[in-house]
Formats: sequence, structure tokens, C-alpha cells
Amino acid sequence: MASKGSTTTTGDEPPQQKLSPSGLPILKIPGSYGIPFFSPLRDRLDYFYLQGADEFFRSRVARHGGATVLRLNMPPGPLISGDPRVVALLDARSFRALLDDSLVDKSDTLDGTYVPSLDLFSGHRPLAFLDSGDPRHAKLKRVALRLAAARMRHVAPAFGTAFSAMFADVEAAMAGTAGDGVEFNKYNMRHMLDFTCVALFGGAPPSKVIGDGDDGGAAAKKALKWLVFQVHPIASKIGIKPWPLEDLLLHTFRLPAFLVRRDYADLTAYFAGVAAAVLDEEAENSDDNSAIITRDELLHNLIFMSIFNAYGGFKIFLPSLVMYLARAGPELHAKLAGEVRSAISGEVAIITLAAVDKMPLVKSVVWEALRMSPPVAFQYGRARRDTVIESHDAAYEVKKGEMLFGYQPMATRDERVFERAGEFVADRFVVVSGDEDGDGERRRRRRRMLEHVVWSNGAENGEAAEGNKQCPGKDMVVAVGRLMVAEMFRRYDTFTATVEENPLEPVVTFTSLTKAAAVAGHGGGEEA
Ligand code: HEM
Repeated sequence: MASKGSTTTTGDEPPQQKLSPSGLPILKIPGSYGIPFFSPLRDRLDYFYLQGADEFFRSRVARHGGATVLRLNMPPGPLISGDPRVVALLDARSFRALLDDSLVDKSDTLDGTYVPSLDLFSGHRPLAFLDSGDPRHAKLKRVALRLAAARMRHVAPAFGTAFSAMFADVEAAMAGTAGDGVEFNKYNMRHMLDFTCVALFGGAPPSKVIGDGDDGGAAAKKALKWLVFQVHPIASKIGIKPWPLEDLLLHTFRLPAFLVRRDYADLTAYFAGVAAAVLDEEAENSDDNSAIITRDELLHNLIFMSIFNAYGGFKIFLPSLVMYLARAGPELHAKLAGEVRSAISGEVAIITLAAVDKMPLVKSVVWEALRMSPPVAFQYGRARRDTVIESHDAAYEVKKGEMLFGYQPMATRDERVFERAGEFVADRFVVVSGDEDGDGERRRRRRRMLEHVVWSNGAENGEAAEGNKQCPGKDMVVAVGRLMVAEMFRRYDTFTATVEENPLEPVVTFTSLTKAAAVAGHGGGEEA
């Protein structure tokens, strides 16, 4: 019998297969990085323009006989990435290595194979770029966890206000168009910035303090511009034509940080005001000497957390959620409307988190959307030591310092973990109170599935902590998703929309909104 983790030969017998700790054959990682400079460039064009992300990975898996651990180059490549070479983990099992903080070092890996200029953050390195072993990480994460927990009770009221304003604007725009439809993303971009800031800090929203502008919100535009300066190397299809010009402008050199300095100064002034109480409190709390975080560093961390982590996430997540709802059509809409309206019974001003907790289908839809399209699709981390990564059928040796990369949609759509993994199954996670009876098998199955819903850089039934890299806004995000679905089907019976899938976020255009009877007044069914 082969001994695990070793190669043994006896006499004339052929060498025995080396096995991993759980008995899988250890194979050489397939794939190659090709010719320096030229191959990464070609891979970048494949990824953004010639194949698209899904096909980029699928075709390489197929080329290597179905292997889901592969060597490949990740964009942007030359001239921005120092080193584009990664070991890609493209199934649910190998992907889990990226969630193991003892295995991967996540210093400077947030954006993958490049690090944006720290000038964009006033010279500070934000929490999300720090490894979990860094004492500064623990200290800053503690602030984020405390803030997220303390502000949870503000989420529903702030979201209710943002939702009403957003859909009042959408409806007004619908009334003014000649049937061309109204792009949801534009309104989401503007109102979710207000929501994020009010939910996290209270006070006046940025659209009031920095300005709203006539055409989409000055504050939101400044925030978006600052985000673009960070993520342009991995963004595409942002409207620059022809695509070779876009490739040149976005992917070959860094946009200089000074071009966004004034916008960032306006955002900084806003946060220095609304977050003053948090800054004061944390300065008082900072009497342990594990790491000194200055007030200025904390301020820039709060800006990063609010605009990049939180707002940047909502900007992608809500259009994706609405996309799945639009595709599912009126049958699911009717079920959701029934569930929402019976759970909130009567005329409540805002839908609370306690109310949405009693909506099993709404909850399931949100988890399913996060499973199908995790808003942050890429995860990276460097191997802390020589190690063995196991996929379902084979294992692979990785050397200390190699960059591991996971394309999360392939992990969360893995047929070996989820049935009908590539389909949006709205009631996949439904467990109703009756399911507590009997042997609880449905609950156990849901728990097992939630372990593989990992959009937050950790399991859905796990918890963010000082010592891990899981998103501290996890519960807030899930709550916002549920509130979004609940508010939509309180207000509308059904809606239609067209969807254009883009690399960073799908663009959703409403073509009709059918108001609920109670909202529309007599007769109901009024079309907006
Ligand atoms: C839809 C919205 C959101 C999405 C999709 C999202 C997703 C994520 C992901 C994937 C990570 C891990 C990044 C990595 O290291 O690879 C992360 C980290 C983080 N998120 Fe969120 N997030 C969202 C909302 C929020 C909110 C509302 C907050 C604020 C309370 C927040 C605060 C953070 C922070 C501070 C980190 C860094 C954690 C660390 O380095 O340990 N996020 N988020």
C-alpha cells in the first residue's frame, strides 16, 4: 500500500504514486505561463475581450482534461502586474484553501496581482490589504466589527428611506421615457452611497453635503471616480471604444492618483464630519499598545471600508440580485409578494429585520443570488509554506510564496457540491418552521450548503473575526439583500427588465413596474 505523502519503491516494482493526506494522487499542476510578456498579454486579451472570464477559465479546464487546479496568468499582466503568474483553484474543494488563514498570506492581495498606489488612501495601507497575522489588522478589524454590530439597527430604516427615494426616481424616469426603459444601476449607484453612509454613521447623506448634481449625484460620481482609479486594471467594457483603446488606457499603466486628489479630499472632509464620533471613541479605546493606529489612519480606513468595501459591494450586488429576480419572472414574483405581504401584515412604515427573518423564500433568493454571482468574484492569497492543495479527484503541490487564485463562481457552481449548480433555484435554501420537526434533514442539508456559500471570504455560517479575513459587513449585506427583495415585492406585484452582463456588474434596465394594489390605489395593477 502506498504511504500517504511519500513515494516508496521496493525492488523492481514501479515507483508508487505519491498520495495526499486524504489519499488522493499528487499530480503536477497542469498549465504553463508561456512566454514572459507575450503570453500574459495574450491571456489578458482572451480574458477581457476574446473569451470573457467564464470562457477563459472553462476553456483552460477543458484543455487540461478537466483539471480544476491550473497554472495560468491573471490580468492585468504587463506593465501593471509585477508577476501575473497564479495557481488557479477552480472547484469548491480546492477553493477552500483561500479561506484558510493558516495557509494563505493575504498581504497586498486584495486586487490580485497588482497593488493600487497608496497615494489613493493618503499614504495609508487599508485593512483589506493587511494579512490576518498583522497586529494592525486585528486592531482595525475590531473597529470594523464593532461599528457593523452597533449600526445593525439603523440598517432597515436607512434602507427603507433609500429604497423609497430610489424607486420614486425610477418611476419618475419611467414616466418620462418613451418605453426605452430605465437603467437601475444609475439610481442604485446614487442612492446606495447615501444608504451606506447613513447606515454606518448617521448624519446627513453625502448627496446633501457634497452635492447631488442634476445628472446622477456629484457625491456618487466622486466615489465612483476614486473606485475606478483603484480597479481600472481589472475593469473592462466601461464604454471606451474601440476595445484596443480601452485595453491601452485601462490595463497598461496606472492612472495617476493626483487626478482624483480633489474628489478624494471632498470625500475625506465629508467622512471627517460624519465619522467624528467613531474617531473620537476609537481614539479613547486605543490604550493597548499592540499597534498604534492614528486618527488619520483610522479616518482613511473608514473611507475605504465605506466606499470600497461596502458601497463598492452594493453597487455590484443589488443589480445582480435584481437580474435574477427579473429572469425568474412573474411566478416567483407572485410567491415573493405573497410571502412578504403576509409577513408584514398591514401598513408598516418600514420593513424590519425581524420581519424579513420570517420570509424563508426571500432569504433563500438572496443566498442563491450570492451563490450564483458572488459580487467579489476573485480571491487571492500567497502560500505561507510548501503545501498540498486537494481538488475533488487529485492533489497538487504548491511552493511557499506562490500566488493562489480562485474564481469564485466556479467554486460556488460546482456540481459536486450543489445539485443543478449552474441554475438559479429560488427555493434552494428554504427551510420553514415545520422543517424543525422530524429528523431535521432539510436543516442539515441547508447548513452543509451554506458552508459553500462564501461570497464574504468565509462560510455563510461562519463569523468574521479579528483573526480572519471574512467580511465584517456580512450580516449587513445579507440584511440589505433581504430588505431589497421585501421592499420590491411590497411595492410591486411584478416587473420586467432587460439585462446586459458586464465584467464587473450586470446592467439592469427596467421595462415595466406593476405596482401592488395597496400602493397603486383603487384597482391596483397600475403600470409605472
Ligand atoms: C455587498 C456588499 C459587500 C460585499 C460583496 C463584500 C465583500 C467582501 C469580501 C469578498 C471581502 C474579502 C476581501 C478579500 O480579502 O479577498 C470583504 C472584506 C471586507 N469588508 Fe466587505 N463586503 C460588502 C459589504 C461590506 C460592508 C457593509 C462593510 C462594512 C461594515 C464591509 C467591510 C469590509 C472590510 C472592513 C473588509 C476587510 C476585512 C479584513 O481584511 O479582514 N463590507 N468584503
